[in-house]
Amino acid sequence: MSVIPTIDLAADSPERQAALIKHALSSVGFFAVQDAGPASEDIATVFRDSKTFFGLEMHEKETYLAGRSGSGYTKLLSQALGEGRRDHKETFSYGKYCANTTQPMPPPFKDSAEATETIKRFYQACHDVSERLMELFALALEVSPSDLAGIPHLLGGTSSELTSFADSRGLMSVSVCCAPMLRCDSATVRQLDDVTLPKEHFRQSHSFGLNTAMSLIHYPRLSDTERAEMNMMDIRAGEHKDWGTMTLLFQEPSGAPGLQVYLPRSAIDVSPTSQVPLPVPGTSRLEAEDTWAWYDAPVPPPGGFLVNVGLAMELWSSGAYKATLHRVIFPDEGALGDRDTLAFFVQPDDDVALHPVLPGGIVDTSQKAITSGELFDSKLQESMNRFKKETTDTPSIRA
Ligand SMILES: O=C(O)CCC(=O)C(=O)O
Ligand SMILES: [Fe+2]
Repeated sequence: MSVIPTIDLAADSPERQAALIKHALSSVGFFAVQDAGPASEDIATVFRDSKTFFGLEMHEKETYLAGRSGSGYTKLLSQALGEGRRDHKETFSYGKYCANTTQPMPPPFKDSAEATETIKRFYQACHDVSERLMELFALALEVSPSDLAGIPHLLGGTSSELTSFADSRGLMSVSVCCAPMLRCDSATVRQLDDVTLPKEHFRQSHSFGLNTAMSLIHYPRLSDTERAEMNMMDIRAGEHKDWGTMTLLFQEPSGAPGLQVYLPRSAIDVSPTSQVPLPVPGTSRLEAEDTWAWYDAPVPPPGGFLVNVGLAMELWSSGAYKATLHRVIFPDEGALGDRDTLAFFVQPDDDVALHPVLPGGIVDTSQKAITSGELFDSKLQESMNRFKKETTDTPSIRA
């Protein structure tokens, strides 16, 4: 069993999806999605085309080098998502990519109408499913945390189990906060239009193709010499939290695994893959008595993908949704294969003030809130400062 639950957007009711999302995001900060988003064939084609791009001669890839914005090609070892080490990966980012983008497209995308159409379709499908998820994020915020206490046991359960769980906790008569979950299968509970937070609340702050960026990521296998010289500091992507609303992450089922999430034992109920002696500073969930450890993230079956929230959403949800630390490690000896991933970084428009939504769906506008653009710039500056400690090259970093 994985620490990361799966949500079936095709089969579960919206209310059950919201309840499961609430549980996932308030505990592990990640969930897997099945049967929604881009078509499996399009995902496979974009992976194939991504490999073709990374297989080009370096001088050709360098034609598309990324500038400060991060859009374009970033070479191996020129990013540092975590502290004190550089990432063994190369990326190509379509920053602000949309149908009207002026960003030069590299081969094979520029050479073939099929490749161009496929990546556009892929982008559009990611955007569409992210809009659907943002509506569920708004709906799910109104599910009261105290009413989720029994959900872990119900993650694989049926709607009737969920309803009897609600019955057993006397939830039929409780406040509007519980309405989305309670509506699962019962006609006797409150209507969803009782909820306070409009479902568009998060979605409407993301203009199509404006701040959201898509990255093709390639983690090459190590040569024998590199392997011999590998040390504890080597990593494919250093530990970090993403910065935006959410990230959709596509992994190849046949590729090398390696994604791990850092969690307290209290958030999950399976054994960790490795123990880490000290909690990582800067996380909001430090609990002295809790044991934190790295856990393997799953690679969903073809067509599936992972979703995790970033710091903007953590702030926006007043901490209800957790931005979880994660990293990509080299897999065990003997399995040092390539890893290719596709990441769709959903980012609110720059001028959006991230006023926290309080429990019950009330937006707290009583204080000045940081804007999405300010948060992004401060994280970018932080990474650039961190990177300068490692190298004098110009970094191009986003998470
Ligand atoms: O490629 C992966 O598996 C994870 C990448 C990631 O977390 C990121 O780029 O923010
Ligand atoms: Fe990440």
